[in-house]
Amino acid sequence: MKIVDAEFVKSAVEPETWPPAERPEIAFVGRSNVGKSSMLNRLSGRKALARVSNTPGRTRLLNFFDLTIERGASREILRICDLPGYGFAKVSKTERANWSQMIGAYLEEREALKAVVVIIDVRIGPTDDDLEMLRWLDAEGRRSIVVATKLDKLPKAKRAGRLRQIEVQLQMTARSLLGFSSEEGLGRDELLGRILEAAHAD
Ligand SMILES: Nc1nc2c(ncn2[C@@H]2O[C@H](COP(=O)(O)OP(=O)(O)OP(=O)(O)O)[C@@H](O)[C@H]2O)c(=O)[nH]1
Ligand SMILES: [Mg+2]
Repeated sequence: MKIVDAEFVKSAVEPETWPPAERPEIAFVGRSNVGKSSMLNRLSGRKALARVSNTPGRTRLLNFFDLTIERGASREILRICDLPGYGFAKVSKTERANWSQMIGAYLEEREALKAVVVIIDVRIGPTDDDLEMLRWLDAEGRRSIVVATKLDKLPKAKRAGRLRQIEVQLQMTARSLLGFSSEEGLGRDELLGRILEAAHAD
């Protein structure tokens, strides 16, 4: 299983400007700075793919990417939506409200959306915003894939225990929480597997 092509599709806000819902889509959400773009880059094997979304002015938008995945003799294209990060303290109330409206509309309405990858920092654990997002996704009937990233920042001996601790906080089973590191590439194949599984579920 490998990603043979990765490309930026477009940035958008208003539903009328979203790209057509023509293929299974997976969204990435999480706190600002948690490592969403880095995860997308690591997943795609393209160091600067998501840098597009880091240029000023684009960070408040929905950023769409297409990944071409090869499995044996077959190829398929998945669309990823990198959402702007939440919980950024310096953001004004108005900006926060705009964010909620944009993200809410996308997560509620997007027909092609198959799953939401909720990214948390393994050192910090789930924040109130993360918990609120997870509860909201559940209530909306959206499938979530929870990933704890920056695993490389913990000593190897502490990683498994810390992941289990977070699972308990999230009331999840062992299979549910994925450990990840964009720095070391840990968890990449598992995450890709989960994303593909979700893309084909109904
Ligand atoms: N050590 C380590 N650093 C990471 C990892 N993932 C991201 N970082 C660092 O964390 C910082 C933020 O990463 P981004 O990928 O830009 O985070 P983001 O969630 O896309 O941020 P916003 O777009 O602002 O919401 C950068 O300095 C990254 O190098 C990781 O797995 N390990
Ligand atoms: Mg980003």
